Amino acid sequence: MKPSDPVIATIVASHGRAYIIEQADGSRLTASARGKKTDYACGDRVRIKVLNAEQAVIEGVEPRSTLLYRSDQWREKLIAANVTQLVIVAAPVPSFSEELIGRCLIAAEAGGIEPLIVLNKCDLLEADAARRKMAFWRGLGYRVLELSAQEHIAPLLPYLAGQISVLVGQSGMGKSTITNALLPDARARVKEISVALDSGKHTTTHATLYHLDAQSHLIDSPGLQSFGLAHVAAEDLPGLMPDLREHLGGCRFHNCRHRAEPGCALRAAAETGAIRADRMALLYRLQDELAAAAAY
Ligand SMILES: Nc1nc2c(ncn2[C@@H]2O[C@H](COP(=O)(O)OP(=O)(O)OP(=O)(O)O)[C@@H](O)[C@H]2O)c(=O)[nH]1
Ligand SMILES: [Zn+2]
Repeated sequence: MKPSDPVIATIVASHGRAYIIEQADGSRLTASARGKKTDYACGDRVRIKVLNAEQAVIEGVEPRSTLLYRSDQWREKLIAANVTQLVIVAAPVPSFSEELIGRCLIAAEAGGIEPLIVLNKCDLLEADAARRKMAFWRGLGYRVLELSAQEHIAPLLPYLAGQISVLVGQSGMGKSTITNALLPDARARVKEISVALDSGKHTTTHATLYHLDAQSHLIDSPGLQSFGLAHVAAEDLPGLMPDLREHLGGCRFHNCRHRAEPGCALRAAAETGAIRADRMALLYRLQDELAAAAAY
């Protein structure tokens, strides 16, 4: 290989415009993006030019198999690339939002990422009510794993094997507990990375990739509750919701938005209870959000 040939490395930490990359031999370098281009994400495979023993420049990104976005009100930021699995963490206490689970599942379906729902804190007495709620998602064909991360993390391990997983969930569901159980020295490593990237204080925009073993990886992003859907087309939404998908094709108009149109098969199904009211409400809310974002 000529010294000028590009080397491929993986982004294992991203923090604004600063990155830590890992080369095939496991060695790590800090890297910055050439020019103003900053749209790289943790998990990206990038072409780099090594500058010296500590630093490299990112020249470009290899094709991604998947891409997750973080969204604030109108903007989306890349958060993780090439993940194969989205682990949605819920718990009986504090109560979880079914809408958030619904949104995460749509994003996973849209991104071609396998979702896994983890109901954590199953040791609690309140777990029965949460279990009953989870029956709905199971009925739609999604995998639901009951866990008590504080007591026993082992049941989660086979689900992570061979995957690049990213954890999402509301505050207090137990994401940190899960991460710490899987990676006892994760906190120390985050600190190390912050020092290397000279970030000083922690911010909400960084993500870190950890190796569980040679084939299994976990991307952790503090504060990741949900992520962007703005790249999804509104007309694709019902096809990303299994309970709505089932009725597609039955509407009178091929471009039915399933709102006020006559002969809408989805609304008919909602009236008989075959589609839950909150699921139609989620469809409408997402349609409205996408329209508002497009108009912005
Ligand atoms: N009973 C029980 N409590 C748990 C379990 N896992 C986590 N907890 C508790 O739930 C609380 C929240 O856990 P965290 O791991 O901090 O939750 P988090 O999702 O990382 O929350 P944020 O840091 O706010 O995003 C803590 O008090 C944990 O001790 C569990 O399996 N069983
Ligand atoms: Zn319709």
